[in-house]
Amino acid sequence: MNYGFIGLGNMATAIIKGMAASKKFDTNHLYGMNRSYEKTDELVQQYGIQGCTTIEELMKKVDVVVLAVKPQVLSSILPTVKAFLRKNQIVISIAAGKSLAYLQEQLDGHPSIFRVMPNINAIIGASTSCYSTPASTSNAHKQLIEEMFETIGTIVELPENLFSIFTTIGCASPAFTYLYIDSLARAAVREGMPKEMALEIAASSVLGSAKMILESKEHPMALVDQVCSPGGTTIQGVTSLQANRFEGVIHDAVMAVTRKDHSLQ
Ligand SMILES: NC(=O)C1=CN([C@@H]2O[C@H](COP(=O)(O)OP(=O)(O)OC[C@H]3O[C@@H](n4cnc5c(N)ncnc54)[C@H](O)[C@@H]3O)[C@@H](O)[C@H]2O)C=CC1
Ligand SMILES: O=C(O)[C@@H]1CCC=N1
Repeated sequence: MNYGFIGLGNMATAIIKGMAASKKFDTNHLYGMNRSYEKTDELVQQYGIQGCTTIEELMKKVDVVVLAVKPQVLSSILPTVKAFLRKNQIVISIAAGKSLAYLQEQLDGHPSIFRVMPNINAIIGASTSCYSTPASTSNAHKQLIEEMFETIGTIVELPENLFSIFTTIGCASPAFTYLYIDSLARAAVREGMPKEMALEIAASSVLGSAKMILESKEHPMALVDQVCSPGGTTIQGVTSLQANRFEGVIHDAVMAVTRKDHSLQ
């Protein structure tokens, strides 16, 4: 089975890295093409993938094609993808916002079109990904998607109506979390701690807190109460965050991302 990537930016590079590192995929069977050949050449040199210079060349060689260009670019490549699409080829789009219905319409109702939404933590094999398929999809196709994307982290199947909010809380949210960690560290710098040390402490504490939520099964607010000693220090910070609309600010950000995602359809 040959796998091809159109658009070799951050995400395709992360997926190729994960597939290349796993024992399940042979890089002789991974193909890539990018608008500028430099990026293709980097991946040829680094992972031993097969470089293509045109969509036509790639489409003729692969069984699975991953559309990994920006959503705004997708409509300009789909006519060429359609022109060379064979009946048994599998199309996977990772573009934000572009629905299965849109992709099916652009590709003349091609039967095997799927959406996957990974996140940037794929680069270190820690993506939280989801996928969505048309109702009639076979288990073999689902297994193929899961095997590909398990090489970069975890993946769950979701109904497509939850794709947009998944994109926000699963795939845009790493940017929020990086911002939060940097804010904690920057506050420590104000108190005299070196930035590098502060980042390591803040990131490690966020990692531990995330594990606590996943493993303890406690309600997050019960955990908040466990940190806040009566008359203690933490409650001062928690009430300060609440007075500054912490939850409201997060909701506003989530809604802003989700609105933009809807506008891409
Ligand atoms: N960056 C992220 O955290 C995530 C991105 N996505 C989705 O993944 C897709 C790719 O995103 P990134 O990798 O971040 O973008 P990127 O900008 O890093 O990569 C896109 C690549 O496509 C290439 N390209 C542009 N026009 C082309 C054309 N006509 N033919 C061939 N290649 C072309 C660009 O040169 C670039 O290398 C987007 O649709 C995005 O919505 C999904 C989940 C997370
Ligand atoms: O910002 C974006 O459009 C992409 C989609 C999810 C994460 N990054």
